[in-house]
Amino acid sequence: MTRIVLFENIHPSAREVFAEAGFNDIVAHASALPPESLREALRGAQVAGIRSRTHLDAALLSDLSDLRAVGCFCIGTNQVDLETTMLRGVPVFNAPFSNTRSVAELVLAEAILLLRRIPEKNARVHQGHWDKSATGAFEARGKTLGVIGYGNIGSQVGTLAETCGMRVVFHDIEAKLPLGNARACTSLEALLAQSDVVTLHVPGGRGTKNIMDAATLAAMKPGAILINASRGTVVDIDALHAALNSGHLSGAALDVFPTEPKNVDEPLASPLIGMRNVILTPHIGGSTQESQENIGREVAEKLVRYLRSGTSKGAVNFPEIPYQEAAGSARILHVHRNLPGALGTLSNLMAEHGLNIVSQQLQTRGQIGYVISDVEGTVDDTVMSVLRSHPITVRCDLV
Ligand SMILES: NC(=O)C1=CN([C@@H]2O[C@H](COP(=O)(O)OP(=O)(O)OC[C@H]3O[C@@H](n4cnc5c(N)ncnc54)[C@H](O)[C@@H]3O)[C@@H](O)[C@H]2O)C=CC1
Ligand SMILES: O=C(O)C(=O)COP(=O)(O)O
Repeated sequence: MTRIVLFENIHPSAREVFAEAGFNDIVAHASALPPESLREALRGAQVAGIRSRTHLDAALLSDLSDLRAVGCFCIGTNQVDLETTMLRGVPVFNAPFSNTRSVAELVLAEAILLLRRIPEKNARVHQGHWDKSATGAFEARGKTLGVIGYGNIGSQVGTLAETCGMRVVFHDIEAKLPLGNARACTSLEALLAQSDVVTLHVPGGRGTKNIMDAATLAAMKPGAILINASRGTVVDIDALHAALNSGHLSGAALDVFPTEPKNVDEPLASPLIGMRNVILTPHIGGSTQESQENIGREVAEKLVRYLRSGTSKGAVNFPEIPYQEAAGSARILHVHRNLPGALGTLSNLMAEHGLNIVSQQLQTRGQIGYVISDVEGTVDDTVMSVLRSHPITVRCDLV
């Protein structure tokens, strides 16, 4: 039996895909779990399905010897120690663009709401004040949107913003094809100096920590707006608080935070709470019915294909081997240390145990190599334990 453990309310479409493929040993948790409960919940699991709040770090992974694959039912994979999973022979899959559009729509909406000071006006009307005024309210048309991180989401935001007549500039650490009339900026400073609205769409991690700090916030245009729906670590919240308090920035929208509450009853702790020109949302940029259903299906399908055929296409941390029809009587998935002669060693071991290799695919990435071998012959426990215990082997499975 293959045990699949899902966390964080993953859409039922995932369970449907698993069940259709004959995987019925599924345990689903509605939320993320604290470290000790998480370790307990994953004991004996072959597959872990998580979203952005479940952290799989090296210490936890070292206790999960049965784990064969991880599914991140989201875009970001910074919550998983990708190096450790790779070195343990565990591929990690995600859904790289199933919620892209959902985030982009929210960001554009927030840009327009903040340009019109709607959060503040909405609160005033609820409090009984009919404060009809055009002061500080602007059209999006003709304003400049600065996109930091022009990947799938950033470029989609730019495309949508152009339909409202915004001028789009972007900054990325890689050369990117500008879509529509968007223009690349030579530096982050050049982007900040000209943008009325700045929106962040970079991955989490060390390379993007505090991109927006006191200095870069000060480099933004007076009265500009900041939107962050990427990762909470990208913005220095105290510095943002100061920039809003001083009136240097006119508004902000944050969907992600350096520390996010673990559940519905835990309040967010942030100095931004109560600020009338700040929109705070509970990390729901990618949370729409459409995106969650698509993500559930997409990631579950990748996991099923891997469990069934060994194909690792789409894995973010692993040598990628595309799908190939099975050719022999059995298929062996072998992850090994990427050393000269490893393929020869593996093939010799198989031949010594009477296995005839019908087809073989090898791919390497960094320190590991991955071989899918279709063989004729009987692959019994003895052969498997020889393959598993050989010094070059990282992990070996029969599918
Ligand atoms: N709020 C939410 O619910 C959601 C948040 N996200 C976050 O959005 C992030 C972006 O998603 P995608 O656009 O799909 O990723 P992507 O990988 O397509 O794009 C990220 C872009 O950022 C660029 N980049 C990396 N470091 C940079 C730096 N220091 N400065 C400038 N550019 C840099 C990359 O070159 C790449 O073009 C995800 O990694 C995830 O953290 C994603 C989905 C939902
Ligand atoms: O897709 C992502 O990276 C997100 O941040 C969305 O995360 P979630 O699935 O809502 O926990």
